[in-house]
Amino acid sequence: MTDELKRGLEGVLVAESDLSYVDGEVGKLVYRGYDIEDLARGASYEEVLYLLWHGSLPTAAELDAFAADLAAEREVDDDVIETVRALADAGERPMAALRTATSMLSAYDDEADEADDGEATIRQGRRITAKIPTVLAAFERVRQGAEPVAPDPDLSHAGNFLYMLTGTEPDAVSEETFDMALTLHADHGLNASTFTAMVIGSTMADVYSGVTGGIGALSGPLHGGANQDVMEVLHEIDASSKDPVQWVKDKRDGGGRIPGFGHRVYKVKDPRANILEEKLRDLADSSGDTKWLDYTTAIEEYLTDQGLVEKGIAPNVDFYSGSVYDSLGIPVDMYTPIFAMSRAGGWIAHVAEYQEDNRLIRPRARYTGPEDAEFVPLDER
Ligand SMILES: CC(=O)SCCNC(=O)CCNC(=O)[C@H](O)C(C)(C)COP(=O)(O)OP(=O)(O)OC[C@H]1O[C@@H](n2cnc3c(N)ncnc32)[C@H](O)[C@@H]1OP(=O)(O)O
Ligand SMILES: O=C([O-])CC(=O)C(=O)O
Repeated sequence: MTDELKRGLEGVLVAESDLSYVDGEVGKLVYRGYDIEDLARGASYEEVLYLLWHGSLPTAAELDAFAADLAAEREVDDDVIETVRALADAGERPMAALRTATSMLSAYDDEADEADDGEATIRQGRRITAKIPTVLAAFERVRQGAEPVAPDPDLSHAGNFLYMLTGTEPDAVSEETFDMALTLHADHGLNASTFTAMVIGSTMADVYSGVTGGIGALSGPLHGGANQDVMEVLHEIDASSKDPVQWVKDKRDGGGRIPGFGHRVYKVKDPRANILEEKLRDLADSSGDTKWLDYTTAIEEYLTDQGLVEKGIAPNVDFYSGSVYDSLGIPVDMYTPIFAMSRAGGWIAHVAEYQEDNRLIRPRARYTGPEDAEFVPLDER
């Protein structure tokens, strides 16, 4: 047993996985050997889910059957929708509403307390993955004073979500853009939320518990919550009419961190940030609205000049994603829930993979508290 302390578990190997690999030195991400760039440009989110959950890219026939099975699970019980309605009316944050609703979904899955192997986890995971967009879209519709829109099984996972959110079928560019974002966020090794789901899964708890825990972990500003923070910064800059570079200077002078920069594994720019930046550039070119692109690139250029990027604090996936979602008309506080909607696929894949050769995850802390404290009864203290 080693007594070496690894703060934040940095670099600690806890499992073997075939699912995804991150090379933080060169900025490379693969899912089961396939480069993220190829998948983002060439595969749908459904193909990526199949790849993660079943081990290989599907044939056309396999994909049709898989997508149909997934789409068939989109409906959510009325009780859950009513809870979502109550949470929206009470002004709950969307990420917290999603966490509550995901936990509640288990009550309507007869298999939920029987999961004791990877296959059961994937079966339940398929239902969770199919239902999360329905929950999220219903929440947003209620918040807007509109009625939830029922899912359309004939639309893709990405297209159906945008349809349920707006009540209108998305155009091809919006659907393709959103689908690409889902693919980019689907998996990323043992990040904090995936590890959370795995720890829960390692107790052989059901996968609803794991996904609920994953949502909680993802919500924090050091993790998935950063995509919302980046967009809030861009709005703050815009509202103050401040030069974006001045905003960053002030923030750094005050000792603050720049959201969307830095990563535990990447020491260079995140490959997903490159892909999203290029997508944002395309969208800005076609709309003529370059504001967010101008702000983000100005910030990145300034921090590069300041040597931050050279020190390994470079743009991560959250830096450009919000600007892309903005072009789709998605509200800022839905960005992290959308991340969860995609990452759920990865959480489920990792839980299922780990459970195939499960061992309870249980690290330890170095005890630094007092020793031999003399107990004094309550009435004598
Ligand atoms: C999907 C994702 O989860 S991607 C990450 C999303 N999170 C963010 O964008 C939030 C901003 N980024 C951060 O807070 C961090 O970079 C993290 C949490 C992502 C990674 O952190 P860690 O690997 O634990 O690095 P740590 O917190 O130890 O920071 C190392 C050094 O870099 C600095 N640093 C890290 N990120 C930033 C940043 N965004 N802005 C300015 N400085 C930073 C720290 O201040 C620290 O400097 P010091 O050594 O002089 O004290
Ligand atoms: O890997 C990490 O630490 C953070 C993460 O989830 C990602 O970058 O997608």
